[in-house]
Amino acid sequence: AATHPLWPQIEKLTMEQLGYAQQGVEGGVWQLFAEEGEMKMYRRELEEDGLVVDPLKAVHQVRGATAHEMAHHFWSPDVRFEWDTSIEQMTVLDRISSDTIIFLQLHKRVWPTAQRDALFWSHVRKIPPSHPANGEAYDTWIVCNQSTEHPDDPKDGKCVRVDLTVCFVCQTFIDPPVQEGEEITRDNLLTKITYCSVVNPGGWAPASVLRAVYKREYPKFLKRFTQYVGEKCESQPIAF
Ligand SMILES: O=S(=O)(CCO)c1ccc(-c2ccc(C3CCCC3)c([C@H]3C[C@H]3c3ccccn3)c2)cc1
Repeated sequence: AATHPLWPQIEKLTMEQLGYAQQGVEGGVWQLFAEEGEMKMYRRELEEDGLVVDPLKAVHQVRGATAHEMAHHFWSPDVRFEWDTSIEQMTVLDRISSDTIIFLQLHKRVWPTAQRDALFWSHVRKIPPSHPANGEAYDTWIVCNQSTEHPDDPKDGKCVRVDLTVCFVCQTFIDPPVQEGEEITRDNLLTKITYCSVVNPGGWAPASVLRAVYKREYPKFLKRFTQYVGEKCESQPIAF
C-alpha cells in the first residue's frame, strides 16, 4: 500500500529505471556482446572495488504475447521456477501490496564462484501511453527488482548476498495494424522488451569468470523467459 515505508523508494526507483530503460544504446557507451535473432545484449564494463558489476541492457522483440502478459509472468512468484533456471529456492518474505512482493532467492552455484542469494522487492506497474495521439496505443509495463533489507532475512551467512537492480520494461504494438472492427489476433502482437540489470556479486569472483558467466547465462535467461511466456499464452485469450 502507498503507506508502506518502502513506497517512496519503490515509486522513485521504478520511474528512474523506466527512464533508464528507455534511453537508447547509441553513443558508444554500450558494447554489443551477444546477439540472437531479435535479441541484442549490451554491457558496460564496470568494476567496483575490483568486482565486476557490468551494467547489462538487453533489447528484444517478440510476437504473440502482450507487455502485460510478459510483465506479469516476470513478476509472478507462482511461475518463477517454470522459467528461471538460475534459482534453487525462492521464498516470498512479504506481500507489500497486490503489485509489490519481497523475495528471498537462493541462486544455483555458478562454479567456481561461491553460492549467491538475493533479497529484493519486486514491483509491477502499468504506465499509460504518454503520446496516445501518435498511435502509441498500448500501456508500457515495467517490473522493477531492487535489493532491500527485511526483518525475516535469515542472515545465516551460508552464501554471498548479491546486490541487484533489475528492470524489465515492455510495450505492445499492433503490427500489422488491423482494420476498423477487425479482431486483433496474437499474430498482430509485437512486444518490445528492454531488460536492464546491475548485479554486484557481493563477494570476490574473478572478472574473467563473471564475464564468461554473464555472456553464457543472460542470453539463455531472456530467450527462455520469452519463449516460456509465448508458449503459455498462445492458447489463452489475449490479456492487454
Ligand atoms: O532478473 S532477475 O531479477 C529474475 C529473478 O530471479 C535476476 C536475474 C539474475 C540474477 C543473478 C544472480 C546472481 C548472479 C551471479 C553473480 C555471481 C554468481 C551468480 C547472476 C549472474 C550470473 C548471471 C546470471 C544471469 C542470468 C541467470 C543466471 N545467472 C544473476 C538475479 C536476479
